Amino acid sequence: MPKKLAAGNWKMNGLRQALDEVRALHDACPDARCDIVICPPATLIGPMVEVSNDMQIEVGGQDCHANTSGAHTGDISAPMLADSGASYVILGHSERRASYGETDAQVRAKTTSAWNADLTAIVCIGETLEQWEAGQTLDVVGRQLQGSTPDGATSETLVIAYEPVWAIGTGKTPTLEEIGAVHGFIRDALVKRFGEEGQAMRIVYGGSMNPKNASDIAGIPNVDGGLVGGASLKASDFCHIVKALDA
Ligand SMILES: O=C[C@H](O)COP(=O)(O)O
Repeated sequence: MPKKLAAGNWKMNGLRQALDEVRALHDACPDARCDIVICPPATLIGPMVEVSNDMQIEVGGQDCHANTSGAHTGDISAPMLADSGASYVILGHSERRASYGETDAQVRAKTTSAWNADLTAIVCIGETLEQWEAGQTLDVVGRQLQGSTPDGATSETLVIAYEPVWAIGTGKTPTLEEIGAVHGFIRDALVKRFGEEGQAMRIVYGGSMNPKNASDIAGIPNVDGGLVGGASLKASDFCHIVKALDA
């Protein structure tokens, strides 16, 4: 079974003072067995790497450009993330797909760039409320999975995050059975495409995961961790989730 992953996505939250939460997380969960990664805003990546240097906490970006450098004002490349000390990058988050029109092909190109910089890509897929209500979840997830991931993925280089868009930041989640069905579907697709590596690849759930529901979600087959937004901002909440994943 893959080692579980607790990934925190701080989104556009956090000034320098928020680094205290990283120290607090380490103090609260000093012996965590799962992998922990926090993806802060780009401004905090370097400082967070320094703070977490002697902790079992890795740092990730929230996006990268597909190119390594060039005239792309406001963007950050994968080598820049790696140069700042990041080891992961979230790609294709639904907020970027919605706000910037990111396509599967663009996410796939970014993933290749991330791999070239030795970053592990956390590629996000998930259906909208309309698609969920229309019963299109597996079609959408299958299409995004195929389109957003390059060939040659390994369990070291790729993490899939299943995030139903309608569950993000809303306090709503699919039922445990529904999550299990989608994760099982993703596992089958990964094994079909990547063989043994697909079996070892981590599939994490994201969307209103919190200290109350974390244990139940962590116990679902093929749920290998969480991509946590709001509940990753407070060390005490995130530590609860880490402990649920460790149990
Ligand atoms: O990347 C994280 C997800 O968008 C989940 O966010 P949330 O935990 O605030 O619902």
